[in-house]
Amino acid sequence: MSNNIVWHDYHIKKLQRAKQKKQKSCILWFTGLSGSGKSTLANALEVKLYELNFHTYLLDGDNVRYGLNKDLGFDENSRVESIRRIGEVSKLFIDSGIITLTAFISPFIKDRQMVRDLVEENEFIEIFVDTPLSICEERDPKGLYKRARDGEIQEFTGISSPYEKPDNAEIHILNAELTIEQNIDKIILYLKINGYINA
Ligand SMILES: Nc1ncnc2c1ncn2[C@@H]1O[C@H](COP(=O)(O)OS(=O)(=O)O)[C@@H](OP(=O)(O)O)[C@H]1O
Ligand SMILES: Nc1ncnc2c1ncn2[C@@H]1O[C@H](COP(=O)(O)OP(=O)(O)O)[C@@H](O)[C@H]1O
Repeated sequence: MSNNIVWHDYHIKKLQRAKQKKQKSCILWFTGLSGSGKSTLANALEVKLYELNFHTYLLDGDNVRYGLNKDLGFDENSRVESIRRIGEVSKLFIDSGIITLTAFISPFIKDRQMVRDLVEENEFIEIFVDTPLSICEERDPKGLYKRARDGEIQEFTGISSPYEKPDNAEIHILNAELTIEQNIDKIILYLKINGYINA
């Protein structure tokens, strides 16, 4: 890294930006298998927060791979680089005072920990969308599990590439057992109890 780079402090700080929006900025980091329900939950939560007048932005795996991450595949190095970029982008959103939602498989514990370490304590809220592989495979909305089983897609998470479950996620969602509405209520309650949004 170059030594000729000097950090400039901004006059307006993160806390001022967040206070103006009447919220505490954070990353709501959804992690789970393909088809576990990350995008559905993150979208439904963003709608709810929008209706409550909070300021949010959603970064979703598939969509980010159309732009920022269009040069990356699904080999281990690419997945690590993808999460590094998302972590840095999320940190910028936190600095802007926004409640950021991310929906990436993010299969590796050390990469999720890397993002946690990138931001301040209490700014990283890990949400484990815990849906058994058998149910994800049954849902298979994009037909990807079938293609992975048929050997058409290599290194598919859960089939031919690992998914490392979180040990201590702040929020544990049993998405095969509860409805989307019940799960959203659980996350909203967490945000209220912990002072991210007004009760
Ligand atoms: N090999 C392989 N493994 C897993 N997923 C694959 C693969 N190839 C394509 N897809 C599609 O890409 C979506 C996951 O992208 P992510 O950026 O979230 O994955 S990761 O965090 O880099 O593991 C994932 O979307 P979701 O189903 O929404 O999770 C898949 O639709
Ligand atoms: N709580 C739930 N109950 C029933 N079906 C769900 C639930 N959550 C998500 N789904 C369904 O599961 C499928 C996969 O959800 P999706 O959000 O695309 O997962 P991911 O983003 O993790 O790949 C979708 O068809 C969605 O409608």
